[in-house]
Amino acid sequence: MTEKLSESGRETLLAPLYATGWELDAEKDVLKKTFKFEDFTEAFAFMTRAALWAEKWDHHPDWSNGYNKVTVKLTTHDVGGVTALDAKLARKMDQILA
Ligand SMILES: C[C@H](O)[C@H](O)[C@H]1CNC2=NC(N)=NC(=O)C2=N1
Repeated sequence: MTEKLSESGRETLLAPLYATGWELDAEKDVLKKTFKFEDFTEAFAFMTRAALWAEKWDHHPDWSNGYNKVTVKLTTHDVGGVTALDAKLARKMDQILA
């Protein structure tokens, strides 16, 4: 069963994400990042690639797209907070752009 990250788990798994622009909404326990692209098609292509990983891992973002921006929020609804699954999907989203 996936569990909310412990303090040490957060230091290990979330610190690298903060370095790439992810932020933690501590009150809601949600990871958030806004990605900016050249245009809408680039933004949508990113969402398409990320969606395939989300479906493969059965772990899905709460996200919105406005023209060339994609705002992503990651949390694990089943446990009401950030888990290793959220960190994994966040890393993958960053990797898609690398
Ligand atoms: C039934 C299905 O496996 C669950 O609802 C999965 C789907 N995707 C999910 N995504 C996220 N972000 N959190 C969840 O708890 C979650 N649960």
